[in-house]
Amino acid sequence: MTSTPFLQAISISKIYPGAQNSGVKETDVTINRGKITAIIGESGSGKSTLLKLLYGLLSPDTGEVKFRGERIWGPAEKLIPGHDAMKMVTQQTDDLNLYAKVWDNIAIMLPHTDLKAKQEKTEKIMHQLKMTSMADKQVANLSGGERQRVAIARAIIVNPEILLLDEPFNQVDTSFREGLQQDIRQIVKDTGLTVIIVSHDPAEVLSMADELIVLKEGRILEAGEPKTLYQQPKNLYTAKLLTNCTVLTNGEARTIGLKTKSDHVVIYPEWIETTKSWTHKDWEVKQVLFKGCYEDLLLANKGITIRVLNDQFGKYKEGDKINLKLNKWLEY
Ligand SMILES: Nc1ncnc2c1ncn2[C@@H]1O[C@H](COP(=O)(O)OP(=O)(O)OP(=O)(O)O)[C@@H](O)[C@H]1O
Repeated sequence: MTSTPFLQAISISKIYPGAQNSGVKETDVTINRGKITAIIGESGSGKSTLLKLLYGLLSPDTGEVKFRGERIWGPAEKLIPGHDAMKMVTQQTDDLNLYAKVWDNIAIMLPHTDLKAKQEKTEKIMHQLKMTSMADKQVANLSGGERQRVAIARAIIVNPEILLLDEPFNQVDTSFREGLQQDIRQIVKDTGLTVIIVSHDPAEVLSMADELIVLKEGRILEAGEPKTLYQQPKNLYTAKLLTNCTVLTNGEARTIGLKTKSDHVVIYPEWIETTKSWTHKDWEVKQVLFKGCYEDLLLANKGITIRVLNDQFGKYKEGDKINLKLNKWLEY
């Protein structure tokens, strides 16, 4: 017996009028319950369109979206599109009441019938998202990132089964961002919430998601677990999305001694060993970029530049002649 998929899009497409290469081309998507699925792709690849189709905010030109086997109606068929079990948070936080306190903005999402439950639940969500100190602040006085956190709390407090997030952390600064990602992961673990997130940030999707969907020009190029997609991407496009790697043409790869028949060779910065001690010192250190817990070295040889991750601080300086060994590379 096959079980009904949790959320499923069947042959959905949406081409915006007058813009032939826009939107999403016929696509099937299955979203698993209690998992975080991240939709990634370059700008304009259709990420937001796909999210809106899954949510029911856009009506598909073809196909349908089903939640637990039940059709999600779009705006063409239903006054308030979507499904009650879903909540979406976007970069816009327009629906916040600027003149009310953070607490009230969150508590108002709950019914006014059981005040004790309302109080306890609001406290709990504010605690879970580490927002307790913001409770009495007026939303008008909050930063963009703080408002995004309020919007996320408002969405989660009503216990949706699916939370859809469209670049929800883009205004949250790095230190809070990681904390918020961990908090959401914890909520997913504790409650079985299903999250679908659109993000540009490779570090975010790799650490947060259980499943990645890679979109290119409105179509799914590949999908899978972050670790697999990172280590063995089937496409050059995916590798470039997930890491700041070096991409060499066949000619360039041959110039530095790689015997390959493929059009492209991809080298991740952590797959390269460097040393000053081997006899051939063909590579010149062009730049040393301090990145906090590591350095980025830009090395040049015969007009080819390679990016290398180095955790031996101060070992190399600009102008040094060194050698390198490639431990792994991918061919496309
Ligand atoms: N309302 C619209 N009318 C016409 N074209 C649109 C409309 N909305 C989006 N598009 C086009 O459809 C394509 C996909 O847009 P979408 O916003 O889904 O991409 P995205 O991957 O989310 O992009 P970004 O990362 O830049 O937000 C783009 O080429 C975009 O220009």
